[in-house]
Parts: sequence; structure tokens; C-alpha cells
Amino acid sequence: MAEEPIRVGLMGLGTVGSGVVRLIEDHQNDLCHQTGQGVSIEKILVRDRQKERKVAVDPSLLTERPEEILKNDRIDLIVEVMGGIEPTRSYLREALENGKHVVTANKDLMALHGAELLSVAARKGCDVFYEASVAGGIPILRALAEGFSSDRITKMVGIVNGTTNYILTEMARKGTPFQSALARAQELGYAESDPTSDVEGMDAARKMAILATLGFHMDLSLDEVTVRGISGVTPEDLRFAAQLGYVLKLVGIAARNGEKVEVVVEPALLPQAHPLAAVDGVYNAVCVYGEAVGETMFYGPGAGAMPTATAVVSDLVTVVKNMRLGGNGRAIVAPYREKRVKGADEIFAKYFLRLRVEDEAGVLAKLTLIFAEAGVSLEKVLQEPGCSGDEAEIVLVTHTASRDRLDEVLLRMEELPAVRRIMSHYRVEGGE
Ligand SMILES: NC(=O)C1=CN([C@@H]2O[C@H](COP(=O)(O)OP(=O)(O)OC[C@H]3O[C@@H](n4cnc5c(N)ncnc54)[C@H](OP(=O)(O)O)[C@@H]3O)[C@@H](O)[C@H]2O)C=CC1
Ligand SMILES: N[C@@H](CC=O)C(=O)O
Ligand code: NA
Repeated sequence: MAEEPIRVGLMGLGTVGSGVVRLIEDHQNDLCHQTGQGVSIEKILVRDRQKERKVAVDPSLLTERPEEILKNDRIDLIVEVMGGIEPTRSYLREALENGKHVVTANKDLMALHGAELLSVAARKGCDVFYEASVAGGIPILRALAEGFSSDRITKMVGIVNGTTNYILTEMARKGTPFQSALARAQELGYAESDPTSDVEGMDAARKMAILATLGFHMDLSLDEVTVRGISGVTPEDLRFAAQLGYVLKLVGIAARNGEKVEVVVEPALLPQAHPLAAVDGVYNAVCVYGEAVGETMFYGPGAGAMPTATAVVSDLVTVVKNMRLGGNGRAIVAPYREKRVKGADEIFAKYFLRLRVEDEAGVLAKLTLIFAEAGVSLEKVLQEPGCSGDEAEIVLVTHTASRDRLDEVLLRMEELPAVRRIMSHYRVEGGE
């Protein structure tokens, strides 16, 4: 090939970084055809050069000194797959200030400081692409930024964390204990370095903030996302959900009514016929609803080395094409709508509640009175004997109610002596 290759500075050589190296090597010929240039990795930043690697690389490429990439005039483009907020944010700022384009898989950084990095990039005429940061190998950001640019998106509902979807699937299908399923997800390279952010929903919340910002053109940060993870989900919840015809998933919902939006991540029950109910294991999916297009759905692997590397290297191809066309720094439209977030009285859903109550006459009547007084009507009631002789287990599913009404019901139940414990409560998504 006559032209010089594009020279890449790779930051990170863990799960995703190793996949990126492998993909660039294995698909070099196709990449040349796509971009008109070869792609060559010039330097790789790691914490520890001596560490054993999952992929064979020339040891002279490895460095522990970020300046060998950031101040390297031969490098045109940085691929950041090291993760974390600092020092990553400072490195990427410096790279952009030095006129280097950036491709990143870092949702923590993009959810918190994406606007800042994009504005430096625009000022310097550089690209920042981050497709791998949401739903791994699914090209969902591209779809929102380009495929739906003529439409107005009203709702996005997704399974956007592979680790928790893998754990819930293993628990539901094989009865695998939570901790063993999490350990396996870590071995498979799905989990974050601190898996608490997967399990407690923060990883999904960061992704939903990115999706909602792009989809609704509002500057929606993590503060606007209501988050609940799956650490409280029990095998009994999964069993009762199945008995009532539901599947329990960690779901992200970003919905717009008029000019107000709601962004939430929480374990939710989906009717078995819901398109997301069949999304199992490490797979992710996002349903996108638009005023003109109606319902669409994007499905694919949400984590893991090669699927994530595909998103990273495809972004790299886009950057190289932009470099050739001279259209850099203009790819992502900055938010242009005023941010308006719904209150608890404007968020409507059905809810599932599981209670342990005293097994005596009149308890059900007291419970239904609480619902009636809060203006919440019931769709389903299921009663089973509890684990001890004087207890019963009651499962209730409401009709659509506002979130503040549900909170009132929960508060009043806690005050009722006949209710020994509220075991769980979940939103029921879809199937209205
Ligand atoms: N794993 C997945 O499936 C997905 C991950 N992501 C995102 O991709 C990014 C990378 O994830 P993953 O590959 O799993 O992470 P890993 O922990 O497997 O790899 C991180 C790499 O970055 C290097 N690194 C970390 N901090 C520093 C630092 N301060 N200075 C120099 N090098 C550093 C590490 O070096 P060393 O090896 O020497 O320790 C390691 O090579 C994260 O932002 C993650 O959220 C996005 C989608 C999917
Ligand atoms: N830990 C994340 C990795 C991809 O973003 C997940 O499990 O989805
Ligand atoms: Na993606």
C-alpha cells in the first residue's frame, strides 16, 4: 500500500485492548480496503509491562509512560480502553489538545465528562467516538445519532448490562447462586474491574444517561437517572415472577412525554411475550420507539473482548474516513433541548409487590383498603402459605399507578402490624 498507515496509540491492553489488537491484526486487509490505509499500533500504554498478556504483542510497543503516546507526533489517533475517570480524563483532554482523535469504550468517563471532551474535540477539529461504551457490539449510538436523526424518539427500553443479564439468566435457568454467576461473568471478561458498578446498576445508569442524552438531545447526566441494582433480587422473586408469566431483568428506561423525561435503571418484570424477555446471558438489546418510525429493536452481545473490539475498531474506521474527507469534530450533535425531568407524580407504571403477612383472617382486606385509599387498583393477587406456620406470602400486581402513589402504599404497609415484611417490589414494564 502506497500510503502511510494510520498510527494508533492504544491505552489499555486488558480484555477489550487485547480484542482490539487481535481484530486489527486479523482484519488488516479489510481495514485497508475500508479506509484506504493500513492501521498500525505504534505504542500501548499499560500499568505493568511485565504482566502476562492475553494476546502476543511486540514487547517494545508496551510502555508505562503516557507521554510516549500523548506527546508522540507520529500518533494520529488514541484508542482508550483502560477505563476509569482519572487519569484517563486528563490523558484524553491532553490528546485532544494535541490534535489527536479519540475512540473510547469508557462509559464512566463519557457519562460524566462526555460534554467536556466533545467540546474540546470540536474546538480542535478532532473526533471523539464511543460506540463501545453502550451495549458493547450493538451499533446503537450510531443508530441514534445517524439512523434516527430525522425522527423524534419517545422511548428507549433496554437491557444494557451484560454482567447482570448473565447473572439473572443463570439464576433463573439453572438456579446458580448469585455469587457463582458473578464470578463466572468476571472470568469471562464481562464485568467491570469493580463489579459493584454492574451489580448495583451504575454501569447501566451511565449507559442510559449516554443514550438519553443522544436520543432526547438533552444534557442528561447521571444525577437524572434513578438507579436500583440486582443485589436484592432473590430466587423466590424469579420463581414468583415466572409463576405470574413474567421474566425479571435489569432494565433501563428512558421515556419522554411532551417535553419531560424520565430515566431509570431498575430490576423490572417483563411479560414473557415482551421482546426483551428472551434476551438472555451476556446479550443486550435496546428497543427504540420514535414518533415516525414506531418500534425498532437492536440486539447483540453487550460485553466481552471481540464484540466490544468490533465497536471500537469500527469507530476507528469512521475516524480514518473522516480524516480523509476532512470532516472531523462535527459528528455528534450537542444537546439542544432544555432538560426537563418528570417528578414522581408523573411517572406511571404497573408494580409487583411481594409481602410476608400474618396468616389470619382479614389481612387481605386491610391490604386492599390501603391500595383503594391510595387510588391504586389491583390486577392480580396470589396467596401462598409462607415458610413458617403463621405466615402467608402474598403477591400483588397493580394496574398502572403513579410512582408517588406506590410510595404511599409501601409506607402504609410498613406501618401495618399484619405485614411482617415487604419482601420485594418491582416495576412491571410493557404489556399495558
Ligand atoms: N470488558 C467488556 O466487556 C467491556 C468493557 N468496556 C470498557 O472498556 C474499558 C476497558 O475494559 P476492560 O478491557 O474490561 O478492562 P481491563 O481491566 O481488562 O483492562 C484495563 C487495561 O488498562 C490498563 N490500565 C488501567 N489503568 C491504567 C493506568 N492508570 N495507566 C496505564 N494503564 C492502565 C491495564 O493495564 P495492566 O494490564 O498493566 O493492568 C489494562 O491493560 C473500560 O472503560 C470498560 O468499562 C466497554 C464495553 C465492554
Ligand atoms: N461490564 C459491562 C461491560 C460492557 O459495557 C457489562 O457487563 O455490560
Ligand atoms: Na455499542
